[in-house]
Amino acid sequence: QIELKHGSHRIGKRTDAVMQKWRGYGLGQFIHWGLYAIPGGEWNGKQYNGAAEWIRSWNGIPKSTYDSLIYKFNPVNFNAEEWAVTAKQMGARYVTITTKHHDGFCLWPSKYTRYTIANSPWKKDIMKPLVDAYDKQGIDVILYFSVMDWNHPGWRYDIKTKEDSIAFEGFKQFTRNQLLELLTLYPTAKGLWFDGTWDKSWIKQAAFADELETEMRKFRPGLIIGSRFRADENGKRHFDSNGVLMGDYEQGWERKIPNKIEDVHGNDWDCVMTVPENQWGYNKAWKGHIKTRNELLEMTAKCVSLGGNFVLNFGPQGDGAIRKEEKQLAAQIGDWMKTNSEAIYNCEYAGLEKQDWGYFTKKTGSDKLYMIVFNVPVSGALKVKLPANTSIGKSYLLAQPAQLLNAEEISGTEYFIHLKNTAAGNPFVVVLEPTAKKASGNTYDKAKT
Ligand SMILES: Cc1ccc([C@@H]2N[C@@H](C)[C@@H](O)[C@H]2O)cc1
Repeated sequence: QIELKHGSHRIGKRTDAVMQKWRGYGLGQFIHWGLYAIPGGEWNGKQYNGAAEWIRSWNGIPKSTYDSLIYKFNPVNFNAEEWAVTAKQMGARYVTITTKHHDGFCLWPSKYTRYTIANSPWKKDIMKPLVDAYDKQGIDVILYFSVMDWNHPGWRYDIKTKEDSIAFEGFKQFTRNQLLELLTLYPTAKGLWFDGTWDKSWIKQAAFADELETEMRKFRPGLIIGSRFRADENGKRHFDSNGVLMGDYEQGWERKIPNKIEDVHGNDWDCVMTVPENQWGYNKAWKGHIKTRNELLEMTAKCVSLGGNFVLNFGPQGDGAIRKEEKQLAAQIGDWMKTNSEAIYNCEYAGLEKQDWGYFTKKTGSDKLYMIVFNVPVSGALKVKLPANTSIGKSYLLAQPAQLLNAEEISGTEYFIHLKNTAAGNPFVVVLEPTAKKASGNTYDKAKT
């Protein structure tokens, strides 16, 4: 154990109601929207090869030209209600929205900089209608905030000179002011999702960031902050110098999903995922692999089966409309969730051996098990291994609970669930209601070798 002043301040998961609700969300939506949605990954007919929200870093556009996009931001088709209803139909239970991305453009009328929506043709606050619309749909709001701010004169990638440190002191106060401003203006927000915290300049602010995190938690009791906000005094991020998780959940699963329960180290976590390979902001020309509904459902099931949540990103267009591909995906996912969300919401890691047909989840606070099936075996029989003292009370398709399935006991702990119909065109859910197992007294279970 290394003596730490600015390491993690908690061992183990939070047990309060706000975090317990977060733990059970299952499915969320990410929204990346800002000036970068106007060029949409293209400038003067040339494509930017990186992620569209990073187009300012491309030498294909002068920085000042990008920065003057503020004078073009007038999303006449923006409709907060429509976005929130789309998310509701998808079955999202929380949403993370970019208040300010790396370019420093604020979607709220911050008083600490001129580079905000208030000085765009649109003029009006974007965040308030969004927070209200999602709250109305019963979808909890998390505010994304990039510490790295390319627009602010005090931003530095590292602190090398006296001038740097004076400039960065001003930047730190600006950051604190904006965060307290966001918490004041949008009091129903349940958390802050930090990004842009990997540069040396911020990593060197262990004490400041630790004090700021404490101040924000006091300002908004129950506030949820992930592991990406701050580093400990040794520069350790996400996990402190003793390997203990910083913040309330692991925030490293960006565009990647853990493979086994050991990978999540007993922590809360969520995976944030793009529909194309790597585009968060709107990109006119989606290139490469675009994930399908079934892939995204499998990612959702896999995340929940390993105790996490899956957060799918939407990148609305510069005019404020959500692109048709994302609307279609939201509807397709929502259609499946209508029948099957019981296996996703308020579920957790079931503790059973992974099988090839798909993923187990377990209803939190109950013994009910769900088998989310993506790969029907040619035998039509789904293998299940249960703990020794458990057997299968009954099993049935979630979509047809009256039709019991035959659960054949193979040995003391193994069963085959025999499907009646193996021509499944869609992922489906089998429910297992386990019961305590009477001692079988069968002494020949284990072969003598
Ligand atoms: C290398 C890299 C830096 C920043 C990111 C940002 N994090 C995502 C959540 C998006 O905001 C992306 O711009 C992604 C990759």
